[in-house]
Amino acid sequence: MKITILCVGKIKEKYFNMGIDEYSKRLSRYCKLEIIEVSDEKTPDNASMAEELQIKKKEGERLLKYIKDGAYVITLAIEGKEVTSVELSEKIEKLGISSESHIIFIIGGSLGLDEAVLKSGDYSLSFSKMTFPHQMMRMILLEQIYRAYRIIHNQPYHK
Ligand SMILES: C[S@@+](CC[C@H](N)C(=O)[O-])C[C@H]1O[C@@H](n2cnc3c(N)ncnc32)[C@H](O)[C@@H]1O
Repeated sequence: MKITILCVGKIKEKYFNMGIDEYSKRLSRYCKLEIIEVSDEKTPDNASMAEELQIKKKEGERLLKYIKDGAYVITLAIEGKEVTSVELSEKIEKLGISSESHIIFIIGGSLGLDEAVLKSGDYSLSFSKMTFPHQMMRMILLEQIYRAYRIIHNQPYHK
């Protein structure tokens, strides 16, 4: 199975990069992992609602270019569906068995995902009602995908 993490902006913090590299390395035995970063827009502190929508639209247009036909698209959004780690593993396993052998997870930038990106998804996943920074979200998502594969393969890790 191929897994693409499509996200906005670069990881600036060294400690997030270390976590991301570690889980990417661990995942390499279970799937073909690809991380695609599109550039983010600068958000002025006093940006108006209209400016913020414009920023999300521009970032969204960049993300949409990487959505491939035939891939199953999961957007990450606070208002998405909350699932357990086991349920996520079942979803990934089911998609792997069916013809959907490519999953694209999309993480938004600091203002979130544009409506057009949210609409393009097959499923919207929430990690709780709390807001996480997008850099941290990338690391958490990779850990949860790794956890899912350990569950799928009946290997110790998930308690
Ligand atoms: C800083 S958050 C954006 C916050 C923005 N106000 C919003 O509501 O989307 C950056 C990105 O991280 C992801 N994210 C943050 N918290 C999340 C959560 N609890 N569940 C799922 N995704 C989350 C989303 O993809 C979001 O677009």
